[in-house]
Amino acid sequence: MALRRLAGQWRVASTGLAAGLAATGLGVGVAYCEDPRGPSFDPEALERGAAALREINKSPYAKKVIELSKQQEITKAQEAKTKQAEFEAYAKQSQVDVEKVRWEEQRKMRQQDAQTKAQLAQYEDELARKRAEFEHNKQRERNAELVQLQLEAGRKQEQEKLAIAAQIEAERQQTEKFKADLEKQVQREKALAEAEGRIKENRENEDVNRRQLQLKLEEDRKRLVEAINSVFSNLGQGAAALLTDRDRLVTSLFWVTALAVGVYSAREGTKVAGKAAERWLGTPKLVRETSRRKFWQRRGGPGEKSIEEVRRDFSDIILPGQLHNHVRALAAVTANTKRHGAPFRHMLFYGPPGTGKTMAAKRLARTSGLDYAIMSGGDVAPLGGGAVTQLHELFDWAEGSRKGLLLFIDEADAFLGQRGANMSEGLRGALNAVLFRTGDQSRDFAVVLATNRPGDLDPAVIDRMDEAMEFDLPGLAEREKILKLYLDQYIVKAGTAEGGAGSSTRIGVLTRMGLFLRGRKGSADVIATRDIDDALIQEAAEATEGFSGRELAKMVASMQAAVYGSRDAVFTPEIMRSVVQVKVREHLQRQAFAQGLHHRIVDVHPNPTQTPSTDEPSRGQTGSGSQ
Ligand SMILES: Nc1ncnc2c1ncn2[C@@H]1O[C@H](COP(=O)(O)OP(=O)(O)OP(=O)(O)O)[C@@H](O)[C@H]1O
Repeated sequence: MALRRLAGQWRVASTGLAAGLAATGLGVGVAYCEDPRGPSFDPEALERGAAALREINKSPYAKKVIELSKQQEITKAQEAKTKQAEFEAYAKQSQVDVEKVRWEEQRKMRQQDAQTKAQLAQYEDELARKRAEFEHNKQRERNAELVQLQLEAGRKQEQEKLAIAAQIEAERQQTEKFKADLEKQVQREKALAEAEGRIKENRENEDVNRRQLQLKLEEDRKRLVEAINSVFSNLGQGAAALLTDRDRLVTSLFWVTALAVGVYSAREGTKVAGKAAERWLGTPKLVRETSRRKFWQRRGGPGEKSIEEVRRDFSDIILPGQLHNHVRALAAVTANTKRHGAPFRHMLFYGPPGTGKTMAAKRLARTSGLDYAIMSGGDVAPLGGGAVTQLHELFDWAEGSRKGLLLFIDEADAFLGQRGANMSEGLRGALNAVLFRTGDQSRDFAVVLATNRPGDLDPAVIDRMDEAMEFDLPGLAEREKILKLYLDQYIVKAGTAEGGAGSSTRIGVLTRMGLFLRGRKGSADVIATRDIDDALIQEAAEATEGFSGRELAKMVASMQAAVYGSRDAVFTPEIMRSVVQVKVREHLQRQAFAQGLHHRIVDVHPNPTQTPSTDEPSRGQTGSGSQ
């Protein structure tokens, strides 16, 4: 009891002391009066505390009370610490929760962001697609307009061309008519003058002529009467003698019969001999072109050729180096073959059209001193069953050649294709005839087959070929050389007597001068050239990739025609470029047709006078047509 009271007093004392101290030292929280002028010191609490202390001091349990009180305070302090720890743990947990919530919020935000971005991208994509579609439609419209414009331009040019052609035709007809009228008038006047002269002459000699005519008629009459008289008297005497003499009658009958038989045999014999002669001396029907002359036209054979001559012979055939050397070497080999009486070698030339196969074969024959004959495989099929006879005639004729003959068979695949069930009897016979005649090595003829499709040939035919050479489309360097060759022939030498091979180097020299003017007074066909140089020729060669030698030759011939069609007949870079442009378009169109793409390539000619529609060279062309 006493302890409890002491404890109560201790509490009072400690509270009072604390309040008093607080009021004196820090003085705001515990002891303050409610004076509106501010906090003031309250001594009562301190006094109460002091009184309580005094009372405690007096008690015998004072120490214990203090100990107890200390214990209580420690316990409280520990409780407070525990609470603080709990509170801190709670605070940390709350912090973790807050972090969790914040992280969750951020995740949601990010998700939302991503979603928004995806929507935005989709929207932008949609917009881009719509924009592209819009632009595409616009472009299509523009293209359609362009095509329309080009079509109209093409139509206009066609009309202009037609109008010019019609005008030229009308002028030509007018000139022709004028010429014909003039000729008619001259003829009439000439005839009139002649008739008048004759009439005058007759009139003057009328008496003399009449007398001469009368005399002649009188003489003729007398001769006739005498002849009739003598024939009848002879016949009468002969008939009387025959009828009286039996032997003479029999002999006469014998001779008359012998005469009739003789006449008949002579007639038939001549026919047979003619046929035989034609067979040996004439040219077989299958031969389209030959250098072999009839026997009465033959002169001495060509002498041996020097290397320089052989090189010159081949200088206008532009082939890649290796092939060129091969063909030249073959020419030399063939020439030696004939000289030494060795068998000839048969050859196969294959490659795209217009790459110089025929040209090389002819040159090979010429250089090696052989005759040549050209036939086309396409001519065999229409002969049907007669093809075999014709082919045997051809080979007989070839064997009759004194110099040896190079038989060039163009389009060989047309009748020497692989044997199959659908091959006609005629073609099968023709193939067999060729196989039979070429089965053994020949000392009289060499066969050169040319084809664009070597794969179609019968294996037995290929087996008979000793050499096979591929003639490919010309590369850039070859195209440049071919262009120079034909520019030299068709432009530089146009209208002059010069021409032929061996001059291709000249254009190089001339064009390096940059400006070359060539002109002969009085010769309308001579062409002047301006600013045509190597760079321009190279440009044309680059633009004409895929062209064959034939296409290039024709292109240059078109340039010549364009120059002649122009007002001042000067060959300029503009004319050259415009013709190249047109020819490249035509080439592409041909290729498209070949591939079955029948689309129209709109052709816009910058100047109708510079874009000749014909492929053939016009007046003044100096190239050799047979090549
Ligand atoms: N390599 C070339 N060098 C010079 N000119 C060439 C060349 N190739 C072709 N040509 C020109 O093309 C023309 C036709 O050539 P050629 O008749 O020799 O061709 P091809 O290969 O026999 O053609 P195809 O297979 O159509 O019969 C020649 O006359 C010549 O003008």
